[in-house]
Amino acid sequence: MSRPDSIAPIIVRDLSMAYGSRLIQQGLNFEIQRGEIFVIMGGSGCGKSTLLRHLIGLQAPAKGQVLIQGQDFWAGDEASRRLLQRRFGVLFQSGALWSSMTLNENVSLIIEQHCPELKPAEIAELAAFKLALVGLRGFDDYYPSEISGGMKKRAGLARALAVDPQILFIDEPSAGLDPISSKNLDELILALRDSLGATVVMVTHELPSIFGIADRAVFLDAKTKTQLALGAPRELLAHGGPQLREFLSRGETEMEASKA
Ligand SMILES: Nc1ncnc2c1ncn2[C@@H]1O[C@H](COP(=O)(O)OP(=O)(O)OP(=O)(O)O)[C@@H](O)[C@H]1O
Repeated sequence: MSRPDSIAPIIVRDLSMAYGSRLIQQGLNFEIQRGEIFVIMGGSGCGKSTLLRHLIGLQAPAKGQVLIQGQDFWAGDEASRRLLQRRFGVLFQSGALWSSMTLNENVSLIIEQHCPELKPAEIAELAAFKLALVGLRGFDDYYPSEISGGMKKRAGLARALAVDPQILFIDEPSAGLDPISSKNLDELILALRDSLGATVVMVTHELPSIFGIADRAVFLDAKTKTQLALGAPRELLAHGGPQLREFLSRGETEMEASKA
């Protein structure tokens, strides 16, 4: 038997996704390796968010499997699914912060749920540490309404990191951010991956993020309803088919992407 740490943290095997009788994608096959930054990309409506929902066990496959560290979400009961979900952190597009709580309380709430044995002072200290990790040292007592969009994303990231996840899922990190905040967030995600050794799975269509920090990416196509390519973004740009090249060389980032 292979050792647990030799198994890819995420394996997608012959996955079909559907809403009722409406097929969204089929025949998806890929593995995400430990410590890699993996991007799910593709045009609007191709099924990126739907795939993310499958990877975090919120939606059951119409066919095929999603294995997290070798375990199938849907082979067990609700309780075993929840245990699996504890191994990862999720940053949704909205950041999902509670507006009536300070940043420290927002992070503390998650730590408290996962580690009920800790004392309140220990929880608050740990929450302050997580905020410092994302560059928000000293902002513990601020409310979400008092900070910028970029800082909200960072606080959301601190929440996702609250439970020392082995895998971090991030949905459209750049949504609603200006290019500089977006670049800073990308750099933070890269630094966190390097320091924590976590595996990062990101949904994004932002070329600077894709070329700046992704090790590999999967490209979903809405028309054929399947993955058209899998690989390092630069390789895909150089050797992918016309749809892929068109997607990866949009707008003003075209020059930047191919030259960097
Ligand atoms: N709950 C739902 N019920 C039925 N159809 C849905 C549901 N959610 C999404 N869809 C449809 O599934 C398809 C894929 O949606 P999804 O949100 O996964 O795409 P996406 O690639 O993330 O899109 P975008 O880039 O625009 O966010 C779309 O056609 C969408 O209309």
